[in-house]
Amino acid sequence: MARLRNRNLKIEKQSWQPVGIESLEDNALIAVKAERSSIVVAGPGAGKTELLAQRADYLLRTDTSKSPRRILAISLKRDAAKNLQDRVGKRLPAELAERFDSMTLDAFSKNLVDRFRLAIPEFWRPNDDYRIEFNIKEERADRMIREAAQRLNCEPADVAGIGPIRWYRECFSLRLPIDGSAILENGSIREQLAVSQWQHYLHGKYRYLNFHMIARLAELVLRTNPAVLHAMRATYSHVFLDEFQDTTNLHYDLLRTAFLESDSVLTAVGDTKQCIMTWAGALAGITKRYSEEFAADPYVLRANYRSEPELIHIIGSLAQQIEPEAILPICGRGRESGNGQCRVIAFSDDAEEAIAIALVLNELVEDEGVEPRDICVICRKFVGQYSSNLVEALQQINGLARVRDETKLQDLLAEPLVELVVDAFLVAVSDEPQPDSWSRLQSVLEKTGRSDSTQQQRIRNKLLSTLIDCLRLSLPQCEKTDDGIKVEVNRVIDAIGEKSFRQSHPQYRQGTFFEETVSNVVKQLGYRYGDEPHQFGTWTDVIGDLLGETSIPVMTIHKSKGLEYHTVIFVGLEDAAFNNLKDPAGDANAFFVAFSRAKQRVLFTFAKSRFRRKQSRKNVNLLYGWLEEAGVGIENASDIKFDESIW
Ligand SMILES: Nc1ncnc2c1ncn2[C@@H]1O[C@H](COP(=O)(O)OP(=O)(O)OP(=O)(O)O)[C@@H](O)[C@H]1O
Repeated sequence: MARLRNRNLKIEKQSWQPVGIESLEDNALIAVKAERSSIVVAGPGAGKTELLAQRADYLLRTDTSKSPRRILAISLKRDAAKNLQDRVGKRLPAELAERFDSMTLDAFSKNLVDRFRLAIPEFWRPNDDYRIEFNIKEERADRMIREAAQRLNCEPADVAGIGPIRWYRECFSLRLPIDGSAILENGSIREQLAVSQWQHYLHGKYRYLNFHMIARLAELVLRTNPAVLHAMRATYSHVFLDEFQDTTNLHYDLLRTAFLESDSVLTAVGDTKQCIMTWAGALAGITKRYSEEFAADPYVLRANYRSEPELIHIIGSLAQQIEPEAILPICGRGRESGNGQCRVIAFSDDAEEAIAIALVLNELVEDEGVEPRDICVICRKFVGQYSSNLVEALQQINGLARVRDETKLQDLLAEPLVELVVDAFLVAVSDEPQPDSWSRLQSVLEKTGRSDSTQQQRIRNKLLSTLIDCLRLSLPQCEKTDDGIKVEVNRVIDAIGEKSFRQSHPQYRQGTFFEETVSNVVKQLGYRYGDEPHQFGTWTDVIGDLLGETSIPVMTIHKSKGLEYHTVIFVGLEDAAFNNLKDPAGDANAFFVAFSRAKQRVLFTFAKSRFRRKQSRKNVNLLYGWLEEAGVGIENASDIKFDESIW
């Protein structure tokens, strides 16, 4: 049935047109239709992610990705993966969009490990109840290195004096040999320590795995199981690699084992100037290596569709500071000038700065009518501290604008389980129709169901309507406690079917992540629903607040990657935030990423005293110099009236 419907939807290659946009620049169009593997290199706002969405459209509509084969899109961040899935889902009919799998590299790896755990050689096989360790702190890594040394009866100094965090990372950089015991016997001390640490994680008391380990295990699964490798290659006719510049050594190993010398066609997109993962081992020269090994054709894009011409000019100038050979971008909308502005303002201290930013934010929201979600406050570190200063300042001026620390919620909101609950609640409580939420709910049911016959579809619609009717009655009477809210969340999960939902989402198949996500979303809803002054009485407001519709996000540069905003306010262009400028591939690129998120305006701030400490601009002077060369000088806050528009 699916095949028949797809055949009806098929169009000829020459009749295909870009969907949802007017046109693509020439090279982008060639890359969309390319028959061989390729690497698309382009600056910020060039439409790299958009190009992937268009390519998915082209490959599926023209049946170039022959049904039932699928497209795999790999991103590094959960929200980026979701964003791409949403773009494709919105444009293609469900029968075609269903053949597009957008996921993070971590999810791709975990899926392989969980499905084929028993095919992993025993020495490396994790238990099925392993837990995930997300971050590691310096002290804990230090303790681990000592314990590992103790297990091997040697001194921590024997690991040649590298810092604990670097040691921890190096433990997992090892490409796993099938038989690890040989290393334990004959490897160098460093290798023995690494394998001992692996064994401690796999078979020790805690049974933790981190995502470096999971990527290594996934690579081992594919390398040692020809049938699994063959099945995966047969499934995916095309593979997309987003933000390719941030690919690490161990991720590249996995991709190589998975697809090198297969018939899968790869499309990588990236911008070396936006590489901000060198600290996590992003591979230098990755683009060149990939181009050679996969015989990928290079395509360079020049347009910038995001920013106003004035900002594009600065972006071009900064790009050439980072890479002298960088090609200058041109405005994708064909304009020579517009309303772009960039300002750099120095304050005497962070209190004065917070009030000024609060006034600027308020002016934008209240007087100019910019949507809070279209503004972003970026800081390099300590998002909590920076946002608390701003919250206070916004309270003092008593305006409409509100900010919130986005770092905590961004990943949670990108979780399919949270999206499911929010969509169901939203459809149930909203006075307006919610077509996007409704169609996402339908596709969840479709994905979790076994057949797509018309009769099944009718049953699914009925089931969904029953759930929504139930929620309409129960949500307004829901007890204002976490327990009460949990009943409602479970109502949604039960209606969809917990087992099949978990099965169709690799991240929930194993371990306690599903339960943790349920408890997190309950907590977040509970925090918002109630009679306390910071809480809301209606579910529409609760959901709106959870989605952050009414507040301005504050986030790190890392979290801002791939996103775009009308105005970007970068707080603290100071040495304390940028201390690695000797590493041009690190902080300078981060600065470039932050700047290039803006469509219309960018404001950088400097506070001579922050958190009661004197701040300097010695290291960061390089960046001030770059801005000056691009025509942006530093202004003194005392010369500016912040109670009027500064733009
Ligand atoms: N061909 C096009 N025509 C019109 N608008 C486009 C086109 N391509 C992309 N855009 C728009 O330009 C903006 C930037 O696109 P996109 O996010 O895909 O760029 P990117 O290259 O991935 O950016 P970055 O690397 O900076 O994150 C988006 O708002 C997108 O909708």
